[in-house]
Amino acid sequence: MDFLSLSFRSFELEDVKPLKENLLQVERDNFVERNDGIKERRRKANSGKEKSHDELRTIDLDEVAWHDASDNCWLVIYDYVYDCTEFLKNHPGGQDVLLEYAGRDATLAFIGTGHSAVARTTLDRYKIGELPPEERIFRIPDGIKISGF
Ligand code: HEM
Repeated sequence: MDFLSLSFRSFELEDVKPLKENLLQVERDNFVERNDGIKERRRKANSGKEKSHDELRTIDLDEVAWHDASDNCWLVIYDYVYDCTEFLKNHPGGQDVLLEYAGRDATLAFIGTGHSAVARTTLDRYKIGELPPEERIFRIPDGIKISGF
C-alpha cells in the first residue's frame, strides 16, 4: 500500500510540472498576442489620425455661412472648420454662445473665454475641414500662432 501510494504521488508531481509549464507558456503567448494586438491597433489609430489631418477638406467661408442654425452649426476656429451641431447640447458654456457664432469665425471668442487644454482637445472631435489659404487669417506665413492648435 505504502509503495503504491508513494509511486502514485511521484507520478503525480512529475506529471503536474510540465502541465504547469505548458499553462504558463500559453499564458505568455496570450499576453504577447494581446500586447501585439494593442500595439497594432494603436499604430493604425495613429496613422489614421495623421492621414485624416493631411486630407482635411478645404471649406470656404461661403460654405461655412450656410451652416448657421441650431440643427446645423459650423464654427471657424483658428482657420479650421468645426461641425458643432452635436456638441451644442453638451457645451459647458451653453448653446447660445455657440449659436451666436454659427456659420462664422469664433476664434477670438473661443480664445477670449480662456478655454482649457481639454476644450482644445475636445475641438479635434468636431474638426471637418480648414479654410483655403487665401481666406485664412491666423495660419498664414508669419501669422499669429495660437498655442494648442
Ligand atoms: C466647438 C467649440 C467649443 C468647444 C469644444 C468648447 C468647449 C468648452 C469646454 C470643454 C468648456 C469647459 C471649460 C473648459 O474646459 O475650458 C467650455 C466652457 C465655456 N465655453 Fe466653450 N467651447 C467651444 C466654443 C465656445 C465659444 C465659441 C464660446 C463663445 C463665447 C464659448 C464659451 C464658453 C464659456 C463662456 C464657457 C464657460 C462656462 C462656465 O465656466 O460656466 N465656447 N467650453
